[in-house]
Amino acid sequence: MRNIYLDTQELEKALKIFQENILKFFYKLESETISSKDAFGRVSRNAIYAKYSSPAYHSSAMDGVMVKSEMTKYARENKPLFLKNEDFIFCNTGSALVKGYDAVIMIEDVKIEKDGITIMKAVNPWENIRIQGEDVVEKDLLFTSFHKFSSVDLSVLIASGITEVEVLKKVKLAIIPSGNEIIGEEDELKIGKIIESNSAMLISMARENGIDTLLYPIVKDNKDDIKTVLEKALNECDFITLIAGTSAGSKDYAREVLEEMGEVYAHGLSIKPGKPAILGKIGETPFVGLPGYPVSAHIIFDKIVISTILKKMRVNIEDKLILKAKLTRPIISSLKNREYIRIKIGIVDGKLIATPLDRKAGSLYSLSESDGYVIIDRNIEGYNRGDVVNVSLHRPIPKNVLENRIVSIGSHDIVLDVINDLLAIENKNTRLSSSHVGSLSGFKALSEGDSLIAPSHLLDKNGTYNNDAIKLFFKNEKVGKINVVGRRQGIYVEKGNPLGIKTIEDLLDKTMINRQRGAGTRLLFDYLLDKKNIDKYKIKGYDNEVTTHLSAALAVKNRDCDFSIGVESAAIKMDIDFIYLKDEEYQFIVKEKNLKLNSIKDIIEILKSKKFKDTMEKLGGYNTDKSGSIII
Ligand SMILES: Nc1nc2c(c(=O)[nH]1)N[C@H]1C(S)=C(S)[C@@H](COP(=O)(O)OP(=O)(O)OC[C@H]3O[C@@H](n4cnc5c(N)ncnc54)[C@H](O)[C@@H]3O)O[C@H]1N2
Ligand code: MOO
Repeated sequence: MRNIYLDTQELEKALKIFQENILKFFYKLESETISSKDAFGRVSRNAIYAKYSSPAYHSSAMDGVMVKSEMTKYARENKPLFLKNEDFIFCNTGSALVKGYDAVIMIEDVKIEKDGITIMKAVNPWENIRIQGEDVVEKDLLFTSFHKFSSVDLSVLIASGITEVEVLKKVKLAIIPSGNEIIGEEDELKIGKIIESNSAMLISMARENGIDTLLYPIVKDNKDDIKTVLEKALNECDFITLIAGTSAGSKDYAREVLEEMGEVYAHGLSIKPGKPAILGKIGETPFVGLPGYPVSAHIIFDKIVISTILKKMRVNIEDKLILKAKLTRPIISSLKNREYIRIKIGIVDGKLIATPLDRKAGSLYSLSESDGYVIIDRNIEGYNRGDVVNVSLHRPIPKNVLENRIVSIGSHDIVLDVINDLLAIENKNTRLSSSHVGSLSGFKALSEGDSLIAPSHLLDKNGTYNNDAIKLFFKNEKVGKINVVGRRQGIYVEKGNPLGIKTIEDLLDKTMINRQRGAGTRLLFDYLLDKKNIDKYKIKGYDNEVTTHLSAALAVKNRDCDFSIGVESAAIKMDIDFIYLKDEEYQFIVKEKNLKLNSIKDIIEILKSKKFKDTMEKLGGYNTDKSGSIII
């Protein structure tokens, strides 16, 4: 039977109903006693009081001599005072103060003589002494009940004589992956199969929050099998999550099984990704059905599973840091759901900018690349380009990471990955953060202050590169060009070229996949077609687009089309054939004032290095003679 969706509910409302129905889970507070050394991240059950004072006795705070301060009171710069051997005691930092002595003179302020020492100034009582209990006094309250121990706290415990602590037992969380198509990472990947990858992410998210997990084997889409594993998990765990099978497919059984074994409190939340989540309980054990798509699973796990478990552990859920940044692209959102849009942050000309990434719930890599989310609430239609939005960060971004991140918007080439890898190998902080929109849109972004560099390869009327576009986009501002590589552009065809394509004319009755509008490769192709008076719209698939050379080459390899266009290196990488059309220059366009930035200098250094030239040569199809030279 297919699930018919319940009306979706707001996340906060559903979470509230869920939590009100699992009070037994919240109130069951089991504890255990562990060594203080192992208490990092654990939560105290009761208040903890110091057993010893720290320091436990008066002690010297410096290396020097212990004295009776009274005896030193007449010492002056111009009237040094001599102390006999029996009037002082040499001591080290931490030495216990000997009865009768009340101050320490630092060794560098003492002149050692034959039968004693000379001092040049008086010391006050208790000077350079750490007084007993200065840090902690015996019986002081060190930590309240339900305190989460930090690394420093462990030293406080141990220094105060507390060798063992009573802490809350960790919650044991069951993670059950499900789905007939799901295979283990060791299994062979065939069409129709998906590698089980969600649990690795969920287990470490749990671990980061002090939650223990038990991972169960992948269960098939079969009610009896699901019930069997749930029974097992009920005996072994405190909280159960089942991955996938939450939506409306004919094999989505999570809801049905939960209805038969326990209670459903919510099915369907008004958020995206994460909509089909299921909240309920079996017996007294909370149950959450996580949608199978990785980004959806991530959001529901974070917002519902972890937040509920932390509430039981009495740990405050830290609010995410918010950065205000300017949107580089518009975002349109449906009024039905609250949307979580992944964002990459950058700095251009001192301003924070937010670039929206792929929105699909299955795009796991874009989640890993993102710095945070822009949350678009229900009843907001979205935001315009240039709007300042709140980006809720997954984790704080170090300032130097942000400052050394070069926002690059423009044409794509494998060389961008090579540069990034070499920057990492050379231990530079600089990194390229690239969006691939094609050369023309790259120019637009650079001119509007959305990026620091624009990788581009636009052929000029007179055969040079990028100068016409510079004139068009930068009337009042000086820009420079950094030569990156020379490339060979051509036609991608299946290995062995079974259709016997040799020239542009041969393409007329073939099907293609094109590069996106504004991509230099596409403009070059248009130019070559024009020169031969070929009507581009006669080529089947001319309007089907991909955004990178590698995706174009992959489309040919997978036989999604007869041919595509792009640079030779991608054809070599994908092991398909390549028919040469034209050489071209791939350059980084940079505003002249930014050429002096350290991050840009790092890039130029990499481009000029032997390692870079060697790497590009190995890839094939590139010319690095001019790499790293600047044209202004
Ligand atoms: N007719 C409708 N179809 C769908 C709806 C809907 O409202 N009506 N909702 C969509 C939304 S939104 C989501 S999110 C997904 C959630 O689906 P399920 O929870 O039922 O999960 P599956 O369909 O089984 O899987 C989705 C996707 O994720 C992959 N997957 C599953 N488990 C794992 C894992 N452990 N590791 C990696 N990848 C996993 C799975 O193979 C699928 O590709 O439903 C939409 N459909
Ligand atoms: O709600 Mo689903 O999680 O958008 O893809």
